[in-house]
Amino acid sequence: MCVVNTALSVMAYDYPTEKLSVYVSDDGGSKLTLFAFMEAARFATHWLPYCRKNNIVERCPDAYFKSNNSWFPDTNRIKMMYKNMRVRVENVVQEGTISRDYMTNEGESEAFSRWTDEFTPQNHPPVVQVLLEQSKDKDVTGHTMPNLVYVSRGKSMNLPHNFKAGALNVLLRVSATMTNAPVILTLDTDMYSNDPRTPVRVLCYLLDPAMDPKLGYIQFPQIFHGINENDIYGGQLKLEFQIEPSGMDGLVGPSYVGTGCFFRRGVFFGGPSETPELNQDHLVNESINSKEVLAVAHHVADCNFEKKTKWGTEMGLRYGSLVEDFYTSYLLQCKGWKSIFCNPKRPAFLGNSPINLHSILNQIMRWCVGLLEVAFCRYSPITFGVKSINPLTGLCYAHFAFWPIWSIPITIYAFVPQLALLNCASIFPKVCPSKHSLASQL
Ligand SMILES: O=c1ccn([C@@H]2O[C@H](COP(=O)(O)OP(=O)(O)O[C@H]3O[C@H](CO)[C@@H](O)[C@H](O)[C@H]3O)[C@@H](O)[C@H]2O)c(=O)[nH]1
Ligand SMILES: [Mn+2]
Repeated sequence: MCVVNTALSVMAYDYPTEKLSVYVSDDGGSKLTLFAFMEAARFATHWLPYCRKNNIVERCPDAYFKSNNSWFPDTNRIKMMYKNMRVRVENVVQEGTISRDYMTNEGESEAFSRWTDEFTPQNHPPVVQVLLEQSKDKDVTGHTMPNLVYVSRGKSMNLPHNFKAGALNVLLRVSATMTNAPVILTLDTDMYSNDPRTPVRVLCYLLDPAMDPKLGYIQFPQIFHGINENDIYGGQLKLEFQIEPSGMDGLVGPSYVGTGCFFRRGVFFGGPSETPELNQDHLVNESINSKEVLAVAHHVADCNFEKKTKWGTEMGLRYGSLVEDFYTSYLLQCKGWKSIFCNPKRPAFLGNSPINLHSILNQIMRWCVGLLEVAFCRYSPITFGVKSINPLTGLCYAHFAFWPIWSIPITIYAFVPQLALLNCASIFPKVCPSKHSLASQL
């Protein structure tokens, strides 16, 4: 349900719906996720007009119903619908399969028929399913709905899937073939939009004629909710996600942190592409549910598509590091792209952070491996970055990339004093009067 809330919160953006498309990546390749989104698409036809009519600010349904918000005549009805949707999704997840009673039309059962016996999360053909289409689907008041597209990229055991970077690159390509909007927001499943006016705020930067044309992306901070009361594991990560990006904003801009970031599409698509549908000026005139458009979308979502292309090296999110966000933005800035850190009073996005020791250690370990991959690659910030961006930004990136090395002195410091105490040895030099006076003189 978390991912459904993420999608609903951005579908309900205070922005013309005919210009909004939401692409959901299901890297687990589960038909249960597709089912949840079919339910979400139906619920959205009630939720969007409700938010618009009552000027709701909290547009993530779960957060809205949890907070004691103002009451409107149709609040109870919508709340009931949300609960029903939740129960249906939870039932299906518990049963692990979707029985016929849950399918409302032929189109739906046809979509699920793609999950054949050979279909496994690690090995399956791509699935692109249009759940809502602007030109056809209307909400209950007759207003256009935004596009909602489910994407599960093709996977093969014999080919590298490149983790999140690979998943995002498929979304970049599928969206290019279907709608090709010039501005893209990437949002993780564990976050949701907390402010419906965010796209307008972003456009103020992107459309400002005085703005540097090399402005590539606008990053919002990751702000977490639901952290343990005393935040014993420092899960807010204020330094990494709020303070340090503000500092980098004074140079050429902050790094990308994987979520809550609006990009110019051009940043990811280098020069002209061999696939005409992936060019920046490609205009989609047909229905996104037409056979031709879907065929191209499936083609670019296939696991073989990237072979012998520049995806992951010069196009899209860059491969080679587990922190694809950090690595990609670093290389983009080396190419001259600039960024902006936008930290409004009301957080634009809210998210979850790990709250138990096991998942925190797992996350930190992944980050450390990813950062060291950048620190010791041929484009290391300390050698390549300081020359390519500017010395200060290069040092900022180096500061992050070499951050895992701190674990060595910290571990030593955690043990040496105790060992010294047990062995009655002194770890600090004895104070020698002559040196002491010298030091005080200095
Ligand atoms: O093979 C993968 C792995 C992850 N994801 C998605 O990546 C997102 C982030 O994953 P999560 O498990 O939440 O990782 P975190 O440790 O919380 O991620 C932080 O660190 C990552 C690496 O730097 C960034 O990409 C994230 O945005 C940032 O929140 C989720 O939406 C996942 O669905 C994939 O699609 N495919
Ligand atoms: Mn996360």
